[in-house]
Amino acid sequence: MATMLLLPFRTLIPSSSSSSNFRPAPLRCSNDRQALFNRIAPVYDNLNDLLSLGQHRIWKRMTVSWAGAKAGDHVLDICCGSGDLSFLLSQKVGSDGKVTGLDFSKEQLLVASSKQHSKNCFSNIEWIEGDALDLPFSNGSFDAITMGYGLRNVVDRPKAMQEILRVLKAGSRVAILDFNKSEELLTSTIMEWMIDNVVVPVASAYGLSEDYKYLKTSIRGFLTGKELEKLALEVGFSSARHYELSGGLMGCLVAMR
Ligand SMILES: C/C(=C\Cc1cc(O)c2ccccc2c1O)CCC[C@H](C)CCC[C@H](C)CCCC(C)C
Ligand SMILES: C[S@@+](CC[C@H](N)C(=O)[O-])C[C@H]1O[C@@H](n2cnc3c(N)ncnc32)[C@H](O)[C@@H]1O
Repeated sequence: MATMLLLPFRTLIPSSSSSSNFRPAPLRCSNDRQALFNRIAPVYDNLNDLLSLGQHRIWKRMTVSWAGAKAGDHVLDICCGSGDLSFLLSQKVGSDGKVTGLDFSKEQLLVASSKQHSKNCFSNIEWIEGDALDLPFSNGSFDAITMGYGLRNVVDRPKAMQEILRVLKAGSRVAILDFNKSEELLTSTIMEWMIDNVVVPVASAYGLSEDYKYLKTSIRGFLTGKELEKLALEVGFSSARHYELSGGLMGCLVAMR
């Protein structure tokens, strides 16, 4: 008899038969990205700390502040990965609040869940295996939303923004942290040099050079800050501002419903 694997998270990815309007994302891209983040999950946190000299934790704290989460809120961390932003949100909303961390990578969610139990706190976090492009939540469910290094990685960015708008309460904010596709040639040159000459060589020590090479192509294919603001307003957000961080290497889009 097959043993049931009890996973520490709920799986809410609709099967194609479960909803008539479920349009599977381009399988090739979506599955490739899911596989990439499953593959890098064991070293993801450590490489982020090493390669950003711990700076990513500052960028994430700023993101949570911009999202405006407060005590007692019900908040969502989309593309939560190993849970960094979810843990910061958990501290913000406290024991009366609730954090939902959603990701489509089982391996990333297993890391997040194991971190939660090792810290024996953060009991107000629920992990859900789901798709950012088809969020399994009702309209107007959340008081604040974060999305860290996720928008660049989804295969349909307007759809992701539409879903965020749908599940966000009126007057509430989303804070979307990611690499900045800089319009300054010097900044983009420095970024690409760092990826080629530091990030990828370090990742190659773990057999993950191809996975980290994806960073450069994905940043080149991302939207600039101005384009992100335009997308948010086109989707229906009432306001949108993109803030550059660390000399323009990173950026955070803050939009209000
Ligand atoms: C937390 C960070 C990146 C998360 C991340 C996002 C992705 O889309 C990936 C895709 C594929 C593989 C890995 C990732 C991934 O880790 C940002 C910090 C970690 C970066 C890997 C390091 C980037 C270094 C910058 C180019 C320069 C940093 C300068 C700093 C001020 C020292
Ligand atoms: C770079 S990681 C970011 C993790 C975390 N937010 C952080 O800040 O470190 C990107 C995450 O997005 C997830 N992801 C990408 N596309 C997704 C989608 N369509 N639905 C859900 N998760 C997705 C990946 O599985 C991965 O865990």
